[in-house]
Amino acid sequence: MTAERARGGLWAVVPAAGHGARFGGDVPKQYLDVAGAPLLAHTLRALLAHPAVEGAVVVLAADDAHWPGWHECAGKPLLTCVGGATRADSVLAGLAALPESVRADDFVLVHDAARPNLALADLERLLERGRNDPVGAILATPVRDTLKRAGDDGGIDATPSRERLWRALTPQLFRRLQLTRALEAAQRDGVAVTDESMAMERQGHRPLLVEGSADNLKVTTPSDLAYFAYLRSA
Ligand SMILES: Nc1ccn([C@@H]2O[C@H](COP(=O)(O)OP(=O)(O)OP(=O)(O)O)[C@@H](O)[C@H]2O)c(=O)n1
Ligand SMILES: C[C@](O)(CO)[C@H](O)COP(=O)(O)O
Repeated sequence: MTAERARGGLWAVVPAAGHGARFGGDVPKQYLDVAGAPLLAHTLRALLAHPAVEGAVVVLAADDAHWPGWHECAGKPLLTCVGGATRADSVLAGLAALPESVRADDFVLVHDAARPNLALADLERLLERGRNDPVGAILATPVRDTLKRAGDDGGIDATPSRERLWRALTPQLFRRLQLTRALEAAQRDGVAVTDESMAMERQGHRPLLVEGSADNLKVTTPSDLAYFAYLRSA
């Protein structure tokens, strides 16, 4: 691979086909307004702000009634496709919908629609280190709180060590075909992977952990949305 190709354009897959059961409400959280724009717009702007990111495939629910029909963001193309019942289904659909110009061994970013607060410096760090790794990399942040394992009665069963524990974030950066095969293998095995790295680890890979900001939050509940709105207002 030439140096130019290695540093060439990257595409992203943005899984946005969830229904926000934990968030509640009638409007899927990715379409709720914060600081004058839908959450998904904040996510896409942050992702496409990096000059190396060429475009994104946004994966929508089959019954999505809120997609505004955007064709571009930050002057870069947006494509859409229909996702599936699981995150892995949606990411696989997004990988299949990438332009033909994205080759099998090209790196691809996967970034949650529900993570609107991606910092450019974190994305740059992920690309700089991840594109020099044989497998790829994920943004993550070290666990800084003491962890507790809850018992059925709500009492504390254990205090597991937080030593060397990190919280996985997104974007996650992997090669298109390798990730596709890893996700397909997890599906064949009936394993519900909660992120792309888990599928790659099942194949024996050890993706790089690249530290990112704990403020790269995933909007899961209304309090997360309120926190993001505060961050945008600060
Ligand atoms: N079948 C699915 C499930 C989730 N997602 C996406 O994966 C990201 C992270 O998932 P999560 O925060 O769990 O979103 P939801 O699945 O919508 O939330 P919930 O689990 O509360 O229903 C979100 O951008 C969501 O839209 C997806 O594209 N397809
Ligand atoms: C991919 C992810 O954001 C990494 O932490 C997380 O696993 C998504 O989990 P969810 O339950 O689908 O929100």
